[in-house]
Amino acid sequence: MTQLSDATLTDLDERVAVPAYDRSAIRPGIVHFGVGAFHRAHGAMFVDRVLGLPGDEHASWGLVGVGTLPGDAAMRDALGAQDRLYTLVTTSPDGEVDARVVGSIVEYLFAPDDPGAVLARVGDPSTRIVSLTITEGGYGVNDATGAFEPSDGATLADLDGLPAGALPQSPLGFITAALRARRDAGAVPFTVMSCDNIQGNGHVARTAILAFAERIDPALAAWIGAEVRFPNSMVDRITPATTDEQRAFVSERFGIDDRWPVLSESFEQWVLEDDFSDGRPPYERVGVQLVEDVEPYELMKLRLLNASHQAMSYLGLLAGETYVHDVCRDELFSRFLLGYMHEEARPTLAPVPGIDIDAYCAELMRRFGSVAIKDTLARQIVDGSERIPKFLLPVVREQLRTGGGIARSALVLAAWSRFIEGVGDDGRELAPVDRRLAELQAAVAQEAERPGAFLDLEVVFGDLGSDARLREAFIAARARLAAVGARVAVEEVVAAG
Ligand SMILES: NC(=O)c1ccc[n+]([C@@H]2O[C@H](COP(=O)([O-])OP(=O)(O)OC[C@H]3O[C@@H](n4cnc5c(N)ncnc54)[C@H](O)[C@@H]3O)[C@@H](O)[C@H]2O)c1
Ligand SMILES: O=P(O)(O)OC[C@@H](O)[C@@H](O)[C@H](O)[C@H](O)CO
Repeated sequence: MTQLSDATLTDLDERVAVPAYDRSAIRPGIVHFGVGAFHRAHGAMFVDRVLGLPGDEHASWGLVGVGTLPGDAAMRDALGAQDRLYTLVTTSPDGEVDARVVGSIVEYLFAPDDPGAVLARVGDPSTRIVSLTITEGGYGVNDATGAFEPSDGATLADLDGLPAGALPQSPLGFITAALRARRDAGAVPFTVMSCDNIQGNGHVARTAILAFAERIDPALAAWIGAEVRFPNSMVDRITPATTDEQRAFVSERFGIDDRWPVLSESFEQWVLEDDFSDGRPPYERVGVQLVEDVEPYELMKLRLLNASHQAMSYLGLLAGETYVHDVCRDELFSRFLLGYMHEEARPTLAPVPGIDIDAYCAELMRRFGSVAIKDTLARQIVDGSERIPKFLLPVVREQLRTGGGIARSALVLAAWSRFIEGVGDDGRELAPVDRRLAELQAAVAQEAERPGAFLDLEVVFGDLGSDARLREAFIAARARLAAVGARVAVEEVVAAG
């Protein structure tokens, strides 16, 4: 067994690819907030490829990871023990396995240890891009209104503390304070590049940063608005959280003692707007698609892939399932999901340059059905109140507008409301995890007296909740779920076509 470190890279099993560049020569150029599973399977992997390109000119694109939440101490400790290296194992739907050690993260800073060091790093002129995977909730932008309404403690503390000279705690705080320092020094600003699953993720990041800056220094907000670029992107690679079983797999199969490997699917996609304030790595040479307008790609992905994850998860969990692949290999659920994709989501999409949507949907079903990924339904629905409005409700809204079908989406919303009640069809206890759980439970508790009351939760549904057609479909779907359970309710919707 080989403990992962710079010194042992040459000792690793020959099936494992290792960085083909001198890591000691790599200088930081990108700061990334939110070094979780996804960034390590996607953004950091693409930078690893850039660093491996021939020529010395790419060596200034090394990554500095930053964690701001208490839970990120575990990533500090894991990466710190192995020279910031980790193993990325990918598996194709056919079971083909590939393993590589990624070396692009050259420094990791845990902000609570030394916020001054994080601010200095983000503010340093060598930082040309600040990228983010801080989850949908990390931006504090209300889905229904588009307004900046942060509720997390660190962002609120920064809004109070920064004008008084306190050091930042939150990503928005660090970025804004570092941009202030850049402006004051007359320096070029960095690009802010969101890689979260949010429609218009660049726009949302811009809204959040501008509104944040406006509250502490309106002139700074104006400067950021004029000078800083916020490219939108569509990112895709299914990456579940690492389990102990996967750690054991990496050590048994490849002989690597890695505290925190990442296992993901082999599929990868990154469509990115070519809009940067201070240069970018040659992403186009390592598999990233650079475009002028990412919107058609992101709508396709969010409404077909992410919304399908929502569609399968509440119904699957009510029906007693645990894994994505089990639901998607079940013929009934598979027909339901393909029905959702083709009949409800697809009519809301514009043509996507270079993509055959039929083939895309078929490939999605193969990806979802991949047993090796062992993705859980539970992962898809953490903070469903953040996901449903971003992934599924835009489809419902558009279908209502055009008179299109909503039967499957309404069943999913009804299943979500039943899931919030916490009891599966077989009587098993279910455990919803949601930052708005109390509000969701209070809304669903009124259903008995006032069917459709769940849809009145404005923070989730906005004005959609008052749509008569949606209310009727939702109430009927909830009644069927209560009467016959998820599986039969799905069967009925599938049979109705
Ligand atoms: N996992 C995937 O399959 C996948 C694929 C595409 C996109 N994404 C995007 O990446 C995001 C992260 O996914 P992941 O799998 O890496 O999750 P993860 O839980 O492994 O990591 C999330 C990271 O974000 C940080 N974070 C969360 N909330 C934050 C906040 N309010 N402020 C600051 N930091 C915060 C956490 O500390 C952690 O470092 C997703 O929410 C999604 O938008 C994930
Ligand atoms: O990551 P989230 O929480 O936005 O959504 C859960 C999944 O749908 C998502 O992680 C997908 O696996 C991912 O978007 C695939 O690229």
